[in-house]
Amino acid sequence: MSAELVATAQRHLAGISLEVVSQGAEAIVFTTETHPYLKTKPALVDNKTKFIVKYRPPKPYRHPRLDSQITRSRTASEAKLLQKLLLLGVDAPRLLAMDGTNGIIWMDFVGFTLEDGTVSSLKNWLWLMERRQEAVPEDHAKSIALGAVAEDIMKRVGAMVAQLHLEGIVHGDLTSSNIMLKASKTNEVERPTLIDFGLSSYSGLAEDRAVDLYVLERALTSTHSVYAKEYNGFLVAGYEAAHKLKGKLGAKACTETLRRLEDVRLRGRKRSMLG
Ligand SMILES: Nc1ncnc2c1ncn2[C@@H]1O[C@H](COP(=O)(O)OP(=O)(O)OP(=O)(O)O)[C@@H](O)[C@H]1O
Repeated sequence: MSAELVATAQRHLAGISLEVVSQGAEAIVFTTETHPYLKTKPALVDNKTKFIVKYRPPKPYRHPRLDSQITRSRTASEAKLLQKLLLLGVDAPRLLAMDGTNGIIWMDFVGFTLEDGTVSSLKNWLWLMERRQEAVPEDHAKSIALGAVAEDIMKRVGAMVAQLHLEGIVHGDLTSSNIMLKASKTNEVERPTLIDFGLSSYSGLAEDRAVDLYVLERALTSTHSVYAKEYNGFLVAGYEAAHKLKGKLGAKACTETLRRLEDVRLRGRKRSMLG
């Protein structure tokens, strides 16, 4: 973690207490209890007010003028997309504020703390479910119940991705870490929510939609190898069901995407065989 980059972010956000959540290739993500402009504290997560600040630091290897243009444009495009998703009713964090010049976006914190202390990404939640499942091998009824919960969530994830695709948007980095689960008031998992739209774009191409699905499929295979086949099956089932609700056009788009997914998988297999 670069202390210097954190200090730069802190300079842009003077007087605001920031806690680092992650440092990725593109951005440093912080949580804060301070809302960018409201005096009241409305967004409660785990009984605490929490917001996300995503900061894209300058890249020293780029020409400063070009760098500032790229930062401004990526920040604005992610912010615009969050705003668009809100209007479309796709589950994603609500945009609160944006400072394009300094590469800063504020948004709602989504998710909650799971009982093992991890954040409720789909990845962490599935791991938790798997551990629970493995802890009750002889309890058939319990095992079936856990399986049903995972099936329901994976189908909802499929339906959520379908909703995004039906709006002509591809996520661009669909992994099980970029899907968070929100909790109901009783802390039961209620629904999945997408995050990280830094690589998202508008596309009407079946190829782009198929790559989105393939990236998620691969992420599930590498992080949940034992159950990945089932998860991926539920994912596609949810994806198909959501398309069918949109009539003939939806069904056609879905068939095209899934056909293309077969090609993308084949290309992926060939590539891994060739090393
Ligand atoms: N709105 C949010 N609510 C809760 N947690 C979030 C939110 N946005 C980001 N995070 C957390 O911060 C992490 C990194 O966020 P994000 O993926 O947007 O940044 P990134 O720099 O693009 O990361 P990477 O390069 O690893 O993909 C997420 O995995 C998640 O744990």
